[in-house]
This record gives sequence, C-alpha cells and structure tokens, in this order.
Amino acid sequence: MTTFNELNISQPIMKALENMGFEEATPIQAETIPLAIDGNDVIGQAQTGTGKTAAFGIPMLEKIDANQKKIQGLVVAPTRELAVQVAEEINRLGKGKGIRTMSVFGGQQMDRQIKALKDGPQIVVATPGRLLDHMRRKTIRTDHIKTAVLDEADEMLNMGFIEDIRDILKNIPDDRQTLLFSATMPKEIRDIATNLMNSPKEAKVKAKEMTVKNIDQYFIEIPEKHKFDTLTNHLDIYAPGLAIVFTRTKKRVDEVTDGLQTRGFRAEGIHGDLTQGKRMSVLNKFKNNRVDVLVATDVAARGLDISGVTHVYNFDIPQDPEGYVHRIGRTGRAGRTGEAISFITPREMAHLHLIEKVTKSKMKRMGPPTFQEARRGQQQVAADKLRKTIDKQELQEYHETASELLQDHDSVSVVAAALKMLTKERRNAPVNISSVQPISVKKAQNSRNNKGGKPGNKKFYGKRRQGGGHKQGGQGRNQGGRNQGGRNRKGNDQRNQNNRKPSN
Ligand SMILES: Nc1ncnc2c1ncn2[C@@H]1O[C@H](COP(=O)(O)OP(=O)(O)OP(=O)(O)O)[C@@H](O)[C@H]1O
Ligand SMILES: [Mg+2]
Repeated sequence: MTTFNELNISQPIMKALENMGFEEATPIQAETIPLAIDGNDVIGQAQTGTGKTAAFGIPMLEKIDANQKKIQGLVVAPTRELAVQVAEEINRLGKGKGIRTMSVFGGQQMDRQIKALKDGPQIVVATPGRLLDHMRRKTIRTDHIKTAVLDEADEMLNMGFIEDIRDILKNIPDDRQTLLFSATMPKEIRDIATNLMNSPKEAKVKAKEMTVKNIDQYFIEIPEKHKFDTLTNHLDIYAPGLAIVFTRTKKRVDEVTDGLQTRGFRAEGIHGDLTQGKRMSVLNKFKNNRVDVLVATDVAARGLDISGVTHVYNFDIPQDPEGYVHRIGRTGRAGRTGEAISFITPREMAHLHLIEKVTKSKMKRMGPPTFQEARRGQQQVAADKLRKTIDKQELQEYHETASELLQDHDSVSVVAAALKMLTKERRNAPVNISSVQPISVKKAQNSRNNKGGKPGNKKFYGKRRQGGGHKQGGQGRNQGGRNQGGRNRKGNDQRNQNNRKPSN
C-alpha cells in the first residue's frame, strides 16, 4: 500500500485528500502520479471505480499556477454528466490551492458559459463538441495549457470522436503533457493514442480480469418477451438499493421506464434525446435516492460515480465487451460490492461467451425468478420492516390493542394481515416493450475490428426492428405471442441507435 505522503504531493492537496477521506493511494494512483509529476505522457489503464480521476487530477493540479487566471489544464470527457462529475472532483482536490475548475458542455446557454469562462478558471473539463465551439470563438484559449487529459480515452478515440480529438489536440501547444485514462484500451485504440502522444509511459494495473472482483456477475437466459417481467420480479425479490438498467435504444429506455412506473417502481430514464436540464435533474434524483431505478442507454455507462448502486442490469446485452465492463462498473466502486445481471436471449449465448473471453471473467447462470418468488420477495421486504420495528422496542402503547386482536383471531392471521398492509403489492399491469434483434457474435466482432479504422467507418449494430411490441404482463411465463424480433431479421446493417456519440 502506498500513502499519498510517499508520492510527494504538496500540502494543500494532501489536506484536500484528507478532507475527502482518502487514506491510501489506489494502485493506479500510486503508479501514475509519480510518472505524471515527472512530466511524462501517461496512458493509465485500471479497472472501473479505482480512482483514475484523482490519478490524473492530482498531477495536473500540481503543475498549475493558481495566481495565473488562465486555462492551464484541460480534461476532455465523452458525456456532459461525466464532465460535471470530474470537474467537481478536481475542484475538491484543488480547493486548498485556490484552483478553480469549470465544466463546459453542450445544452447549456453559451453566453452564460462565456461569462463564467471570463472569470478565469485554471482548469476546464469539457465535452468535445462544445469545447471546439469555444476554441473557434476564442472564448477558450489553449496557449497556456500544460496538461491535456482524455478521460475514457478509448471512447474518445473511437470513431465518433477521433476527428474532434485530433482537432482539439492540434490546437494545444506541443510541449504539453498528455494523459489518457480508461478502464479499457483495445489495442487499435492504444496505437492511435500512442501517435498522439510523446513517448508515453504505460501504466497498467495488472489484474487477471478486466472487471473488478467485487462485482458478482450473473446472466439469465430469457426470451425477449419475458425480459420485462423478469426485471420486475428480480427487483422485487432482491430489492436493490439503487439499480441501473441499461437498454440498447432510447426508445426502450422510455418504454422500460414507463413500464416500471406503471408497476409502481420509482424509475426514471436518461438518454441523449432529453434536454440537459432533464438529464441533470434525473441524475440528481437518483443520487438523492428519490429515484430507485435509473434506466439508461450507454450515455450513463462511462465514468459515472454514484454511491449506493447495488445492482446493474443489462436488460439488453451490450454490443462490445468494453461496453459491458463500463456498464457493470457503475456498481462495486471504491471497494464496495455489487451485482451485475445480464439478460441474454437464447440466440445471444455466443455473444455472452465472447464477452466472457475478452473480459476474462465468468458470469454465473441464474434462473429467471417467478412471479410467486417475486411476491415472496415483496413480503420479505414487509417482514423486514416489522422486524426493524420490533427491534426498536417502542411498542408499549400498542400492546393493549394487540392483545385484544389476539383474543378474537389467531396470531398467524393477525401477523399476516399486518404483512399484507405493509407489502407493496405490485400492480401487474401488462407492459408493452418493442422488440429488438438479438446481437450476433459476427456483427459484434466486425464492430470491434472497425474501431479506429478508416474515417467514415462507423460502428454498426445489427438491424433491429423497432415496430412490433410484445406485451409483457401478468404471470411470467403465461404469455401468448412469439418472439417477433427473431422472425424479422434482415441481413443488412443499420447505424446504431444507442447514441454512440452523445450530442454535446
Ligand atoms: N485513494 C482513494 N481512497 C478512497 N477513495 C477513493 C480514492 N481515490 C478515489 N476514490 C473514490 O473512488 C470512487 C471512484 O473513483 P473514480 O470515479 O475516479 O474511478 P474511475 O477509476 O475513474 O472509474 P471509471 O472507470 O468508472 O471511470 C470515487 O468516489 C472517488 O472519490
Ligand atoms: Mg473515471
């Protein structure tokens, strides 16, 4: 274990680390902070939730002159929510040194941003599109930037962003330091990265698996049309603290969210078509426990650090193994435990094995929970409430009424009635989710190979039919209707609809 003291960190930042409750450096921090403080370009790869933000944030802050009100550090991140979060963490780290960090992203009023930039933050955390916009208008000047960071580097150098990133880096002085971080770094992307950097040092925290050990990984083999009932049954039985449900398309985010709300869950959806204000308010509600289930596209897969996420569901299996790693990494962060449950249609079993092979981890098979088990689960939640109330021992004033009840009824009936009143009985209204095509291994592999290929060579998903919905309602298996998705497959490809390149 390495203490921050051993890493030659300055006093104001040491103080901030103490305030944040960081006692020891994580392995990626221990490895990359000295390299970066020495001025090297660094490619840092380590599992999700292991403190990469501070690993680049600390050395960047160490280089900054707080008296100079010029942008000296730049972090580029793929989504708006991540830009905000990273800016918050660096602000906390840099506060004692008097360094201000500002986030800049699309969907926010330009004139307000420009005004805030005039106040002279020393660090800017931005999404690529809006950053380029400011660079063209000269409302962000790059000539004093000493450190440039690509957070989620592989995503940023992926086809959707690569040209933007090249444009951004071209405009930053050559003697800058460049730091690239991610939990995943496919070889093709690493090669592109190396070309943009100056003899980078690679810091890779050695781990057998790409995923962290403290996430228990499961899969449930389930036909498309039973997914929704399986999800609500599972949520009822395991009553997770906070859960994130990933679906493949924005439309399915909306449908699954509506369905969960119909069945009485506190659920909200997040995807790239929502206004910035709505995206932020949904995320804040989730962080403040006013929403229990967040339904999302991959826009929420990378980097987001929300404490209390106990369960991640892949309602639809992700296309890339890397996507899988990032999605499930929203739980089991900073040493906590978590569970990841992936729904796999029978045709997608080969894709599951591909993910297992690339990530070098195994998912355990789990049977789909039944409606009866879900009911038991709901009752267990109610029974736990009773137990907790008994433990508090503040029941004296109820004893007389309780004794009267027990004179007229047997004890099991009385307790059963109390349980019934306390049980959140789910309304089992039918829910309509439109179908998607299963993912095939061949297309997934093509997509992997396409990454970082020729310009214009976009990532593709297999064609998916958006139309015909399945009714998912009622008692698990007892559904009529066949899986329509499988019957309408066509060979040709279609641009993915999963907001690959989130609009900034
Ligand atoms: N040394 C440390 N001690 C304790 N907690 C830490 C330490 N470093 C970071 N953390 C906390 O761990 C959590 C995860 O950190 P962070 O978001 O930087 O992870 P990450 O490696 O960037 O993950 P991802 O790959 O998902 O982006 C955060 O809440 C952060 O504040
Ligand atoms: Mg991160």
